[in-house]
Amino acid sequence: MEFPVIRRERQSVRERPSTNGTNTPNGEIDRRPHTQDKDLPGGANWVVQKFGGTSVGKFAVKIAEDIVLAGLKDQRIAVVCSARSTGTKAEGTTNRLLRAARDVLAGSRKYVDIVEALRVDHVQAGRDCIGSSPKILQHYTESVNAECHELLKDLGGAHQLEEMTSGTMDKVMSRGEKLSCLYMTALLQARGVNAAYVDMSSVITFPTAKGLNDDFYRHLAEAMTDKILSHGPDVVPVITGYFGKVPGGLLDQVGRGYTDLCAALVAVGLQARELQIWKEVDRIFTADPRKVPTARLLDSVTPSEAAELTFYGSEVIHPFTMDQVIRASIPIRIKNVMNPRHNGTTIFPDPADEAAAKKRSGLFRNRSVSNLALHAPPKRPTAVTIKPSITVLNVHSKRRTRAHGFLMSIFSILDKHGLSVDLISSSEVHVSMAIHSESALLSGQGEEEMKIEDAALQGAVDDLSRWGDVDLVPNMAIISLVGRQLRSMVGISGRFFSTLGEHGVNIEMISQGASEINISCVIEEREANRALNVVHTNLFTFLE
Ligand SMILES: Nc1ncnc2c1ncn2[C@@H]1O[C@H](COP(=O)(O)OP(=O)(O)O)[C@@H](O)[C@H]1O
Ligand SMILES: N[C@@H](CC(=O)OP(=O)(O)O)C(=O)O
Repeated sequence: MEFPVIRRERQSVRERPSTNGTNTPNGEIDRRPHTQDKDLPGGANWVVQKFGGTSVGKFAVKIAEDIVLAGLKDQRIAVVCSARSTGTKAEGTTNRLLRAARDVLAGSRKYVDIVEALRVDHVQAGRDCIGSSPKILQHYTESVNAECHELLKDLGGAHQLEEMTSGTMDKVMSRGEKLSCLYMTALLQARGVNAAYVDMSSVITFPTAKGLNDDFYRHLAEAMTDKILSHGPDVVPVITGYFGKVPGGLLDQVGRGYTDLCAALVAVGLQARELQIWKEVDRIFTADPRKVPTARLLDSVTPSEAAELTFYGSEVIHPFTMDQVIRASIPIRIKNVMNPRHNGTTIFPDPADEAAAKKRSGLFRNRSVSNLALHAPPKRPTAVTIKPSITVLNVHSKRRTRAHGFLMSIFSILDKHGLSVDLISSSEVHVSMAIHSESALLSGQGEEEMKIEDAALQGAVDDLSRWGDVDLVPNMAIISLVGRQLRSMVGISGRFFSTLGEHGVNIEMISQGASEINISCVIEEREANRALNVVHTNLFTFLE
């Protein structure tokens, strides 16, 4: 991939040494000495490495030895960690903490067992990997015990008050990243690295009245940088990906995967050479490699493709991350902890997209000229993805023509109950909306026995019933075709839908055209994996 020259006063991305100082973006080994730029924070050439929860949970020693320690030869490294997951993310520390908080709300004391299990798990992980350094291990174990003690106190307090504010929820969640970073710090120290634990949970001390706007992010990046640099010139900071008292709550305002955003802000603040997001998979694929054995690796994707993929079920990177880093011209690289020497997938804007954006001067767009002419001949979609756990909510208006304000009322009702819509499709008197939820919204099997379990959904259904007949279709999934070239692939929608139809996959609703780079539809969840493979086989391979 050709990278544009990104900053006059600094090296172009192409010229910069890459991951661990071993490979350049072109693949050749780069052993040039690295210049120290005195104007950069810390006077050094920083790379920010963010490690996902499953990576820290399963490959901590590899991260410490083969990635951080090995990489320190050529560059300064700032490590950002998410909470550990030793199996899947669904069973990981963050999910267990959120379950503990929900148990408190339900009046149960199961949270005590959850905290104890987390404590034992982290202490044992330390014994397994830090055992040869008794002093470091002892300090680590004491810190884990202290964190878990505080966690129990917070949960116990909420249990007594029978209240769980978004602030307490965030605080509970923050323990996951704290435990993970204490572990990673100890692991690095035991291998001779001058690592320092950097807790970002109280980094927000500046006024935040205006919410999560550019000013807020700028202040936050500066505050994070100050905190990191206060640990001294030669340390390897190990930074909690949790970053504190965001107005409105981190979970509500930023959502899961917030550690990517933390890493992005650290990269912006330190003016890093590169932001690396390390995962358990070999880069980004054309489809989830766990579900589609023939999925192929992608060398690069654009920020919008990465955002669409993440939103629609393929966890690539938190969508808020890109804006910050791309604006600062810092390249993002998705890398695999099991294959550190590989270049990974880069996330960088497509120069053709940028040129097209520049050409569009105003409100109007003539698609056939601006897009078709500017783009290379049609090629292939970039990836296909599935978002499970979808319920479709249908509202059929009682009136024969759409009353003024029909859609507005529907959206205000959803807003009142805190429900957000992933896909929408509407006709004159009918609206279908796809709603995603990690926890079950409905229970029961047959149409007769089913009932709503979620208070927000129940409230919304009651209010919406005033506008018309409401029905719910559970156990659905969204399948999305994503790609920057979709807009110039004449007939691609037809092929997508007919491929599904020819293989007997029933389509419940369709959304096309809202985003130029995404075509989505809702199908039954039990068909999701088959549909994914069918679409991948028919729309990706025959286009070779
Ligand atoms: N198109 C895709 N490319 C790569 N991974 C994908 C894709 N779609 C879904 N995935 C899944 O996303 C997950 C991301 O990697 P993982 O290391 O588990 O995340 P984290 O870093 O958050 O712990 C993997 O489980 C992988 O199977
Ligand atoms: N631990 C948090 C934040 C995060 O970023 O996770 P991960 O990097 O493992 O996707 C979560 O589970 O959402």
